[in-house]
Amino acid sequence: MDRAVEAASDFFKLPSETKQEFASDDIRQPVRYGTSLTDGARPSRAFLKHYVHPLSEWMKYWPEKPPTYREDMGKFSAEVRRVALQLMEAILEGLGLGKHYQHDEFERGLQLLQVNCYPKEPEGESAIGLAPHSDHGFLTILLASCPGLEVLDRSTNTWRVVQQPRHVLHVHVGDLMEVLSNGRIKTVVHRAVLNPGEARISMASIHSFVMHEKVSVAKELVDEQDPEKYKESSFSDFLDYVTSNVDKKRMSFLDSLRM
Ligand SMILES: O=C(O)CCC(=O)C(=O)O
Ligand SMILES: [Fe+2]
Repeated sequence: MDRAVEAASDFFKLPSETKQEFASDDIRQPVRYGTSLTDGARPSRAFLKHYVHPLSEWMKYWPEKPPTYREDMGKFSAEVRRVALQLMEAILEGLGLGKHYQHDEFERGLQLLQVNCYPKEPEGESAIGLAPHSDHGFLTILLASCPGLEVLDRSTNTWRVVQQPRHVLHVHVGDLMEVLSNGRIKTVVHRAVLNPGEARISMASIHSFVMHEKVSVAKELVDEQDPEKYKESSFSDFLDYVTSNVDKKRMSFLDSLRM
């Protein structure tokens, strides 16, 4: 974990020209670097997003600088994937679907890594690093170098600060889990705030099915009292939605799937 955080941090310290080689507006690129402005004029976040699984297919596109990046991030990602698959089996079992439910689809599923670098919070300003959202996949496993994550408490509609002890991974449920479980497990709305004391690195590993594989409500969880609540969709449908001109502030991708 430490080596992965260090590799990420070293990447963001590279000269701007080196990082810009990965800049693209095309969200289907296998590796993408960018910065975002949330409310001020200064960027509140820099990110590097890339595909991870299978490593043999994607690692060749990853940054070669810092020289530790591929090896350290590759090891971290493979371990995180193992954790995600095990957790997924336990959740499927808990839903009464059996731990091998859609086993092959999960095994060959997509893993995306979103590496974020947030600046230190400017003095006297309170700033949002990453605006409220839910993640697309079934599960997100997140590692961060210091606090900054907040989750929305649905019962009170208030933000809760999430502690960040060293070497603790957070697990979020994403939109696809809500779909598959027919709404029994709800996606987690979260955001990142800037930390006044220090700059922050976070790495979110997102797990879903391959590009064109549809995720639908488990038929076992549908009956007369509990009709199917969501339409099926694939990761590709999600990318199409994100690049469409629908007003995404008013309707999230998950909202667009509700029946
Ligand atoms: O930086 C964080 O704590 C959250 C990151 C996140 O939500 C994401 O990358 O999707
Ligand atoms: Fe997220």
